[in-house]
Amino acid sequence: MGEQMRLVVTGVSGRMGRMLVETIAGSDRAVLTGALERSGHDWIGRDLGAAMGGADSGVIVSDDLAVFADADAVIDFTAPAATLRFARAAAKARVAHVIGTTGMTAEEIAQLDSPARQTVIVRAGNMSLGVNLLVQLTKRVAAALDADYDIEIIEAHHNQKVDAPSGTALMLGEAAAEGRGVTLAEMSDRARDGITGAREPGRIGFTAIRGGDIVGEHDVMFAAAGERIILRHVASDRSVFARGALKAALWTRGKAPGAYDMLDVLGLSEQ
Ligand SMILES: NC(=O)C1=CN([C@@H]2O[C@H](COP(=O)(O)OP(=O)(O)OC[C@H]3O[C@@H](n4cnc5c(N)ncnc54)[C@H](OP(=O)(O)O)[C@@H]3O)[C@@H](O)[C@H]2O)C=CC1
Ligand SMILES: O=C(O)C1=N[C@H](C(=O)O)C[C@H](O)C1
Repeated sequence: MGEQMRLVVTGVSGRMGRMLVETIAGSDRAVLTGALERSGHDWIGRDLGAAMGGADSGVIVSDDLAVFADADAVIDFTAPAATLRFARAAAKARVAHVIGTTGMTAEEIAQLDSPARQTVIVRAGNMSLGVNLLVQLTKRVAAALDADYDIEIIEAHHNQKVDAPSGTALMLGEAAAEGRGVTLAEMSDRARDGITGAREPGRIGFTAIRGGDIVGEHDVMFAAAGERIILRHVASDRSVFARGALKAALWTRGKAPGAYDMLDVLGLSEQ
């Protein structure tokens, strides 16, 4: 076994933050060396293990990005503004940055170009193996079918999710658009209300359901006269995202600076 990868987790008290801490604790290939939370959070200054309701872990929760200096990679599932700040700091410290945060605008994503020239950035709206396979399947099916097949993407998430459509739905929409040889920005249909008129041919529609504790469900529907094809992914446990993020962090070792995604990590880019 090689040297353990030294990892920092941001937003450590969040749903994904906690899941990442547990996933890293279960790995013999990585060790948690830093845990970040927002300034003023009541976990700051406390031992992470105790704050999570267990035994002391030796890692103190901090709001100081100086912890990056002692790490190999940062795993970040927080919010767009925070992620941009972490990206600048990770680039300065030359540590890899694994980004799961969704809801970033095109302008915010473009702000990652400069940090990606200095360090490795892996960003994906969904880190699970299943969804990344679904992305490739969606591209293939969209390429095989003509525009008589209306493409609709339906996603469902828990009632605390703040962004819509989900990052995954947008990944699937991009894949469908690519397969069909169009651009999502021109063809997406994201809001229907009132007298909308008949569906415009060629559009890629999005529907977002929010309720209860749904972890994450995505359907890509290809609907034509007389038949429908539905590709579906259901995440029933957040550990699938955390395992993917850890895989991505381990993968960054020795890679040249640049912007990568989970298809690169999983070796699915050329399929
Ligand atoms: N790519 C993927 O595979 C997945 C992506 N996600 C995405 O990850 C993100 C987080 O999801 P989830 O864990 O459910 O959300 P939570 O709200 O549970 O957690 C977010 C964490 O980030 C912290 N945070 C927010 N803003 C800042 C800031 N400015 N500085 C420091 N910390 C900050 C929050 O702190 P506070 O509570 O104080 O605001 C909180 O601890 C979302 O964008 C979600 O869509 C989620 C699952 C999978
Ligand atoms: O916020 C979530 O929970 C999730 N967010 C990601 C997204 O926006 O697609 C991934 C997953 O579906 C869970």
